[in-house]
Amino acid sequence: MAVRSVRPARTAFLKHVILAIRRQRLFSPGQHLLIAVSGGPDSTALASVLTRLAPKWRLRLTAVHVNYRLRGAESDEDEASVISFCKGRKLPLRVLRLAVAKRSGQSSLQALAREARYDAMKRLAEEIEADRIAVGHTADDQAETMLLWMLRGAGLTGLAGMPFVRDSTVIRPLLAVTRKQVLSYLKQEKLSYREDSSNATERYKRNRIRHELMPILSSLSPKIVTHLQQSAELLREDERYLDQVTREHLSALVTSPDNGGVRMDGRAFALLHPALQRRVLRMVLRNLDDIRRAPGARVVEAARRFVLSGRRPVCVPHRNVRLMRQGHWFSIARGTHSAPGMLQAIEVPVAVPSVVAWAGTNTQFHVQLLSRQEAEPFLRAEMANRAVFDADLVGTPLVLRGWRPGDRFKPAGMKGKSKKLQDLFTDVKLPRDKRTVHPVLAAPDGIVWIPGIRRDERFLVRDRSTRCLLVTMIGGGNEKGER
Ligand SMILES: Nc1ncnc2c1ncn2[C@@H]1O[C@H](COP(=O)(O)OP(=O)(O)OP(=O)(O)O)[C@@H](O)[C@H]1O
Repeated sequence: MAVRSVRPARTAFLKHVILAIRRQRLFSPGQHLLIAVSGGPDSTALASVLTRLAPKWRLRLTAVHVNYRLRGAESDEDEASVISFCKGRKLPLRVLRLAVAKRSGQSSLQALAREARYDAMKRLAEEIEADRIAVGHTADDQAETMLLWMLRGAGLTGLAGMPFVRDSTVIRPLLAVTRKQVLSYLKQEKLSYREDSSNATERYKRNRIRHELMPILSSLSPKIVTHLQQSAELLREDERYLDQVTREHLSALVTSPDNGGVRMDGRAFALLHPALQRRVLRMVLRNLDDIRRAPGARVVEAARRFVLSGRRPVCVPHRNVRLMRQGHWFSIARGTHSAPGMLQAIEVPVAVPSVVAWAGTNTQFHVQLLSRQEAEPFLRAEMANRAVFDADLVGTPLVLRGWRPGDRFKPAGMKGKSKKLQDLFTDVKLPRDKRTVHPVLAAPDGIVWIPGIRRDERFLVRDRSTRCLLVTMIGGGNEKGER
């Protein structure tokens, strides 16, 4: 019996990935890549491949893992497995803890989690000056995504699937290889990975497509995954062209920006082909959306019907968009602002450098454990958005949370007993609506820091401190400086 070496298969896999990187110009030698590692097979293979390419391409790599703690201990095991994978490869890792809570009227928890993840990863990339964020989607993910969209009745935009590059930042180097190829690469490399046991509706549908529909389609067309990926590429080309045409029409229709939205001539709009009318509206609605999620076909159709025939203002069920008519003019703007999925108490990991996002004030907290010597420069130049504490006095769990009635605090540099947080907020004139979303860093023995406002006396670094916790707030907060 012929013995087949594993090397040709591995080489073929790497060749496919490198070809996609070159053809699609995913990154260039010398760039800094942030690799999103969930611990699953795809991103584990991605991290492994990029680590292999790094020396020759002179790449700088940083891994990022997001832990939402949506699956309890299992989420922590995923985090531990990514930490150990990165340690073994000397790959610098940032762990992000994100908490997402669904509110009525919002999209699914999975969709919120994904949005929060991309948002946090983009901010991290900016902070560490990474040129690209690499994610592990494969050709199978592409095929499943297209079929999911097809089931929802999507048009061309949905069927064009996921691009190799999104918003010139997110890259998908594995999009041209199949899951089978990824699994055989992992086997050859003896790399272990984590299986996601989540059974949420979206994942459930995807799993049924993966395990029931795809085998049927493969029996009819063995290369269905590749065919779908190739169709997606062709459709995306069409999509790019139509986008350009739509943008040209849009700029001719829109007269003046109106309250963050647009004002359009309804008579000129009515003369467009219905296909173009839908595209114009989709583009406007998408641009109004912070997350730039494509509105569904029903939403676009409701908006189109209003513009062509409606009288009264309507609220479109897409991120609270409001349509108003004045004569033959109509305006599309955001309705009342809805807060993002609010974060409740989030545990802050202290063992590894980590980032925790606080949606309330659109802020991120970077946490790092330092020796006394390493902390010295930060102690000498303390700033409102940065604080250093004695890590042993702080202890664990360290939590980021909102203000709670009854919270007390002992402000550094202020004589006397502890103070009610409520009174401190009044002293520093923090408006009432801001108090509910302002973050509070709390240890088991009390509040450590009210970022941008005051540090607590009890947790500050002393002469005998050896381990220090450096916490830096990025974005939002109080620009004026600590009082
Ligand atoms: N918790 C996470 N932390 C960091 N990156 C993530 C996380 N979840 C997903 N990603 C990134 O997004 C990509 C797609 O996510 P999705 O949940 O669809 O994963 P998947 O196809 O099951 O991939 P994987 O096998 O890597 O989990 C992943 O390959 C990974 O790069």
